[in-house]
Amino acid sequence: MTERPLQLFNSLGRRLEIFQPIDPHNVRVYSCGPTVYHFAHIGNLRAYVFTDTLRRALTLKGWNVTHVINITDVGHLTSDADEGDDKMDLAARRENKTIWQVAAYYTEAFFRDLERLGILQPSVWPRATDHIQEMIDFALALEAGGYTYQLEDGLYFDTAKASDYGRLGLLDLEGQEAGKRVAGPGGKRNPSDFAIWRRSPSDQQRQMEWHSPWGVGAPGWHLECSVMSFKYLGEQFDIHTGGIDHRQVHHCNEIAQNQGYTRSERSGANLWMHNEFLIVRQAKMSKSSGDFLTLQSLVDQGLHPAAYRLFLLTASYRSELEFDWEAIVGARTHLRRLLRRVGELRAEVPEAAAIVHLAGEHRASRGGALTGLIAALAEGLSEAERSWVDRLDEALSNDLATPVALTLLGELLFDRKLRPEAALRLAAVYELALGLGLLTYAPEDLAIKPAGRTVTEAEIEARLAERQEARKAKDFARADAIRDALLAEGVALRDEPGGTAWEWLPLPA
Ligand SMILES: Nc1ncnc2c1ncn2[C@@H]1O[C@H](COP(=O)(O)OP(=O)(O)OP(=O)(O)O)[C@@H](O)[C@H]1O
Ligand SMILES: [Zn+2]
Repeated sequence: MTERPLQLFNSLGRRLEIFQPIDPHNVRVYSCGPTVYHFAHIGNLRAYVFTDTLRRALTLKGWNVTHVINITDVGHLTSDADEGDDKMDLAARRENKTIWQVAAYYTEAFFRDLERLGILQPSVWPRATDHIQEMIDFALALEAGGYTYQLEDGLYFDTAKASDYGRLGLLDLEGQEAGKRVAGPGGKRNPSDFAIWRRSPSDQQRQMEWHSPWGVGAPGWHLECSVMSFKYLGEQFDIHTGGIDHRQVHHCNEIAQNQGYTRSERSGANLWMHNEFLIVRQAKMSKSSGDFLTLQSLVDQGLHPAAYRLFLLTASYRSELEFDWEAIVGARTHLRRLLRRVGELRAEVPEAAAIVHLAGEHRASRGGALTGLIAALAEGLSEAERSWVDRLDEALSNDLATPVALTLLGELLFDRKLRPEAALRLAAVYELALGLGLLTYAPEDLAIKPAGRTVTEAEIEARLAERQEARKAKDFARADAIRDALLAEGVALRDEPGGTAWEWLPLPA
């Protein structure tokens, strides 16, 4: 959009840095993907709204982006630190299916969630199980470099061999740092050592296992991300993303492997970026705990995915965000207001159809720079009108400040001094950054009837008419009683100038 530098927060060093891609024309981004043993919860989805925002910002700033999100269908144990069972194995037992069926089912469900959230397709979706041979080759290279040792149950990475192990996580590796070796569980040389290959127990056959120089077994989880990121993006790429939990273990381990493989100090990615957690009642939302909300459970409560996306964008990706039904209903009201205004503009502006059509072209760009599209959308805007594009750029360039971008969008849409055509063109540019569906949805699309409600719309309308009668007759007690009864059934009334509007409210158990 402009020459303004893009500042991003690098977890490696914990500071804002001016982003400069290795290849000036193409930014390479790897995002740790979902472990497909269950539906993604809305906390997991925060991680992908964040990577989508990053990718949109990069393309708006004029770069092409190659974005890789992997699918973890093997190797992720119930504890990130290599203990417990494979999450996929457990799920197959829970659901009485094969691991392959579980993986296929939840991968599809994940794709559907991303689509509903307006998250753009990455360039590649590699699956861990399609890269077993490459993982074995990578592990052989680590072994040849002297970074590994074998135990009864598999091949381990010796973290004492990586010169700065744990720097990303600011880990305090007492004992190891002092040069003393502290044995880890199961005979590990150091507590932070991790499995590269887990040998199957001799008396068990696993559903997913492969032959390797270290016996029949399965790769460790950390190995897959090193292998797939290098394969698709090269041995030094630009940005690696994941949730904040990955900063302590998974990404430290990836870095150690990358350094071992390349026999260098390079971590593999120039920037390591992490989104903070979505929390519920002060705890991280967690799939493993079994008690979590999915995108579908929000829809079942009548909340549109775009309202959830807007809720996420009201916070910086680096702030912890507390899930709250009221806040999401608030986000829906916010989005409805924006959609109404965009609807008015579309009705007013003769060129609206052409502008909307043009804005839709970004979908075909597959990660290509959006410079040309922004120029086309901003065609005919005065300098003052264009300044709104510059303000968006300023917000995004400041470590993806989506809350600021949202505020600006609200201001410009309701700025009565702006020509309607200019406002619509600018809304289309903001949509490229925010992905809220501003030009796709109508306000009515946000009115989703929650699952399991028996009251019909006709009944609600009848009760509204009754309430209207009561008010005319100055029977306010009766009018209030009707309103309260509706509220108890999850129907909220809003008295507006043209009459009374109503909306579904969530009624979570
Ligand atoms: N509560 C959360 N808020 C934001 N991001 C999260 C949250 N929980 C997990 N993530 C991120 O979601 C992404 C996908 O994670 P993954 O599918 O591996 O989940 P998981 O670790 O198996 O699930 P969980 O930790 O919930 O049991 C990762 O980048 C992870 O860091
Ligand atoms: Zn990963």
